[in-house]
Amino acid sequence: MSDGTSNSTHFGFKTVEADKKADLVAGVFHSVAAKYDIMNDVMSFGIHRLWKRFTIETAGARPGMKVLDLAGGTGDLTAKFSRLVGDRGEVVLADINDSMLKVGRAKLRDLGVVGNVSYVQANAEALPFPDNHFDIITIAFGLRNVTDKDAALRSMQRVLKPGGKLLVLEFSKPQHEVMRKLYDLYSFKILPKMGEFIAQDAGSYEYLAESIRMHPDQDTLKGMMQDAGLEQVDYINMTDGVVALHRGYKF
Ligand SMILES: C[S@@+](CC[C@H](N)C(=O)[O-])C[C@H]1O[C@@H](n2cnc3c(N)ncnc32)[C@H](O)[C@@H]1O
Repeated sequence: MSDGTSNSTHFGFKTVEADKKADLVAGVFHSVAAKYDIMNDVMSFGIHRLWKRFTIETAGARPGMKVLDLAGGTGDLTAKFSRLVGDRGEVVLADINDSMLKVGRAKLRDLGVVGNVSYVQANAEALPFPDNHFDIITIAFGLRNVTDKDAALRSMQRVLKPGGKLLVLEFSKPQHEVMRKLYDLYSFKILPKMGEFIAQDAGSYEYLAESIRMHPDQDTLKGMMQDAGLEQVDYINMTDGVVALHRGYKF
C-alpha cells in the first residue's frame, strides 16, 4: 500500500520506493522457492495445512467451476481445487514469481495434478484475464507482498463473475495480548534462526515477520475489500487471529 503522500511503501519495516518493492519481494521468493514447502510445515508446525483446508471448505468449489489461485506459489490450494472442479472445471495458478511457479508446477505434476490446471505468470495488480471470468478467487498469504493492494483487490473484483466469491487468507492481528506477546517472541527471535538453520536464509524470514506486522488488520482489510467493490464482506479468525480468512462476493 502506498502511503498516499509520496511514492514510498513498506518492505517489511523498511520504507522503500514503491517501484522497488516488487523486485525486493521477488528476491525473497526466488531465494525461498526450493525450501518453501518444508519451511511452511516447520514454521507453522503444520498448522498452515488446517488454515488452507478451511479455506477450501469455505470456497465451496463444485465440478465445472473456474478457479483462480492467485499468488498460488507452490500450488497447495490448486491441487485441492483441481480435484474438486474435475475435468469440466479449470484452475489457474497465477504468480508473479517464476521460481515459485516452477517449483509449484513440478510438485503438482509429481502429484498427478494435470489436465485442468494452467500456470500464468502475472501481477495481482493487473490480472491478464477477461472481466467476469472466475467463480472463485483465492489469494493465500500473497496479498501482504503486493505493492498496491487496493489495485490488486480491484483487479480481482473485475475478473470475478457476478455471484463469484473472493477469499483472502492472510496473516492478521492476534486478538489477545498474551498471544500477541508469544507471537512476537516467536516471529522475531525464533523464526529468523529457523530460516538460517533450515534454508540458510535468515533475511527472508525476517521479512516474513516484518511484512506480517505491517499488513492491514482484520477490519482495515475488510474495508479495503468493500472499497474495491466486494459485497457482504466478512472474516473468520483462526488461531486467535494469527491468520484470518476474509470473504467477499461480487453481485
Ligand atoms: C507466501 S507465498 C504463498 C504461496 C501459496 N499461496 C501458499 O499459500 O502456500 C506468496 C506468493 O505471493 C507471490 N506474489 C508476491 N507478489 C505478487 C504479486 N504482486 N502478484 C502475484 N503474486 C505475487 C509470491 O511470488 C509468492 O509465490
